[in-house]
Amino acid sequence: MSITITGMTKRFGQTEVLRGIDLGVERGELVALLGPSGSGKTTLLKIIAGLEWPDRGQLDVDGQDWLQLAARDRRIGFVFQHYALFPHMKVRDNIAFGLTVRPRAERPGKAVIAAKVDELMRLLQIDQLGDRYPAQLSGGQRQRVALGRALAIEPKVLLLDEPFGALDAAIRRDLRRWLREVHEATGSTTIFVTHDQEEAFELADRVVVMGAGRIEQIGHADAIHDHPASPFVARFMGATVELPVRLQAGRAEAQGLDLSALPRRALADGPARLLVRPGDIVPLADAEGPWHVVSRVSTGAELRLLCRHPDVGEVESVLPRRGSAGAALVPGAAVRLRIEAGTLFPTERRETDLHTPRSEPLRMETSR
Ligand SMILES: Nc1ncnc2c1ncn2[C@@H]1O[C@H](COP(=O)(O)OP(=O)(O)OP(=O)(O)O)[C@@H](O)[C@H]1O
Repeated sequence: MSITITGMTKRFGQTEVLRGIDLGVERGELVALLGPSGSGKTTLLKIIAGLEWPDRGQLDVDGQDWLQLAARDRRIGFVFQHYALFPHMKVRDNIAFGLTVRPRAERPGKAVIAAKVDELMRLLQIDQLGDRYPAQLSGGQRQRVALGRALAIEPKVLLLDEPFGALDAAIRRDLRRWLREVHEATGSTTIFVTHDQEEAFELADRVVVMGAGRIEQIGHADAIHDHPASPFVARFMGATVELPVRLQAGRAEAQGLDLSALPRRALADGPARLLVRPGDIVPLADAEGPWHVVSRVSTGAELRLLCRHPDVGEVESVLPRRGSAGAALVPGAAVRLRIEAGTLFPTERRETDLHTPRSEPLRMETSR
């Protein structure tokens, strides 16, 4: 099914949770909603599922107005992070549940249901576990059963809210790969919510980056990584260092910064800000400075150098420890900074910048 969301807004009391969402999802597409906590991802998913109602906007699925349709008539498979299986039912009965509770006229026969459950358990690689109870399963196995239960009804749309959130990193990686395979095998249109960039980029055909109730950018991993559409996205992608620069004919300049690797930008001459990832900052020994190394920490694989500028403040640079020219970069050394990649933005701040929560993953504070 293709999903088209237009002009969707939602408030909870004074909080504007969705501020005009426009989004199209193609039939059979796997789309990730990525964003920090509180950006409205779950609310959008619940509106699609019919568990929440928007204040304004449209939700069309294959041309049909889904806002007119009750949740139970939408044929949606929904899996939450803390998905409760029925503890008193065996795995196979949990998976069969959505089929067995259908009205008699629509309910498949017992043998058909059993065959469907067997097929799903094979697909989910839990075919040995059919007679176990949920308490006898690992977290990852339970998530698979939850997905099996969502898939059993042959959903037109599969909605997953942080489906692997509670699991450890190795199992998450396995389940991701496996979910991609299941998605390809079933061909359902799938939307999943995550605040984990790696998960979003590895799994999804397209990633929708949300911040403070708005869509900040939609695209593939490389485009979002290399060309963040807003300072918010740049920071969310780990560009935690902000440097003041001046633009002159599309080129950025600043004392003590080597910016020759940056492409020209079609921005007006004048002050601008450059957002950079710590891994794209290379300090180079230079007696003229005006930066100098303040501290140096090795994590084994990486060298983390804090550099200070008398006017700009401190910025962190992260270099691979081996092979880097880090040996000379001891505290007190005068350096200039070579910027390998970064994104330029005009100096004025947008509303969502001000709403950026302070506690995002990968965020490191730097003084400006
Ligand atoms: N039923 C509700 N009543 C009042 N406020 C709500 C309700 N549901 C969500 N909110 C608020 O709406 C905002 C967005 O919540 P939502 O769960 O959609 O965000 P999210 O991006 O999914 O966050 P997370 O990653 O933490 O799940 C939050 O500020 C939340 O507190």
